[in-house]
Amino acid sequence: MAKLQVAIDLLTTEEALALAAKVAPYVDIIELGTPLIKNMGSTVITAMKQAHPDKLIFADLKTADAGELEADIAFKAGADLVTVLGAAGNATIIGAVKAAKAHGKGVVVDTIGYPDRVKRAQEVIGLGVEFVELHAGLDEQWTAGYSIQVLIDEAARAGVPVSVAGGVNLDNVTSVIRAGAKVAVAGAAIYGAEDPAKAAKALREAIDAT
Ligand SMILES: O=C([C@H](O)CO)[C@H](O)[C@H](O)COP(=O)(O)O
Repeated sequence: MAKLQVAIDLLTTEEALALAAKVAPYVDIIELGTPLIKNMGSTVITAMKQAHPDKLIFADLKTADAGELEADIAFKAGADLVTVLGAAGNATIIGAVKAAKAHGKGVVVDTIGYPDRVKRAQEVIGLGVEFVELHAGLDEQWTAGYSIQVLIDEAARAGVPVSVAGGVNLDNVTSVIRAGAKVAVAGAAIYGAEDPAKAAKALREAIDAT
């Protein structure tokens, strides 16, 4: 069964906990967005894991260097999964995987900004990562002509375990899952909704029905 990951791109621990409390019944993975972690530090990871010990806590570190060191900080704080940039060198990914193995946790490679996301996904999966995120970040989404269809097409041809992030919503989540994504990541579609719980529930039901 495919998983639903809520990406919390809010800026304070208080706001993040309030959102997570509303949507937790419908999601498998709670992602602490990069801006949130930069604003609050690793304390937000600890607070979220304490509040939701039954959920996978995903620290979107987007590590570019010092993979083992940065991953270790997040795992010690309570993260279950951390991200390393696909644009980073293999040594950085391997370092983060080493930390993950030491803690019994996992690494996700984020292909944001990488020219050929599928090629990089196929390269890094052999390094011991859990899955690869085919990701169009917020700036790419706000670029004229952007369509999530490019990620859906990439997921269909990746041939390795992937998640999709970059404007997932109720209109496209079925296509995302049908393309083979094992995780659908939804940020604005949930935290930007008038009723986040209702939005998360609808996404959950759409995934489960696919
Ligand atoms: O990872 C993200 C971005 O880089 C900012 O941290 C987003 O959480 C990710 O793109 C998912 O959010 P939506 O595109 O709003 O669904």
